[in-house]
Amino acid sequence: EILLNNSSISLLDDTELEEMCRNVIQDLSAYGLCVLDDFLGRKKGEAVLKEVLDIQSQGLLRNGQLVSAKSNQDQRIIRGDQICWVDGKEPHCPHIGFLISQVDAVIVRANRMLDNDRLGQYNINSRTKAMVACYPGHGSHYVKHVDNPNGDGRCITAIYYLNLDWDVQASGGLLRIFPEGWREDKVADIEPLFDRLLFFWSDRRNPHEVQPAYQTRYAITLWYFDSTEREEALRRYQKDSKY
Ligand SMILES: O=C(O)CCC(=O)Nc1cc2ccccc2cn1
Ligand SMILES: [Mn+2]
Repeated sequence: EILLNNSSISLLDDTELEEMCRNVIQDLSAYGLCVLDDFLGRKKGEAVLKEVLDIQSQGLLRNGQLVSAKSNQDQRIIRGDQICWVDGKEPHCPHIGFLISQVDAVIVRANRMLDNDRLGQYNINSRTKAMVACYPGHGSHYVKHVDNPNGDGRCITAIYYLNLDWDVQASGGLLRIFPEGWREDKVADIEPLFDRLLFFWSDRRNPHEVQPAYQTRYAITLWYFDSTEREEALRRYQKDSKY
């Protein structure tokens, strides 16, 4: 668990940052999710991607989702994501650290905005490390799930996508969110496009799945904690929490 630094420096000037945060808060309040495109710009986005590729080529990614080999092997669930956790301060990933600081800057600022405008009455002052994830293709997917179904403190999921020229028709890998409260036949289909940042409430309001991917699909995820819910969860689980 990492405390947010209230003086996270944003690339944006104050007016731009304020405008972006207003947009994030409005969309989260209205839809439970928000998509920001061209978040870092091409150059910086590519620098982050290069560091993720380096992490992968060094074999640092571990199989995230368990594969349950059913009785007969061909029934096995296709291996899901391969992951590793970084805090962004490591010497080999300064640009991932920069990405994290920019997402923190948005969350810190949004959290500080006028009360009636606050992030769904949350008070956010900490987050997890960043989870670097790769879906190796060959149909790897993530079954429908809720990130925080039982009040472990996580209130916002932030996912940064790194996939240049991704074509969902050819490569799949769509993130499909089934927002609670939307009409039964309505879903949010999010393409994992390069330099795209997605925020959504981490709780039961947003069940989601990653549809089978047929190319390697990269993403970096951060989870932000609501201080009250987090304290309560730590008390309940006596600090054996996994983050
Ligand atoms: O890559 C995407 O579009 C989202 C993938 C996704 O939901 N990943 C994910 C990964 C997780 C890993 C550990 C525990 C909970 C987790 C919940 N969600
Ligand atoms: Mn998830």
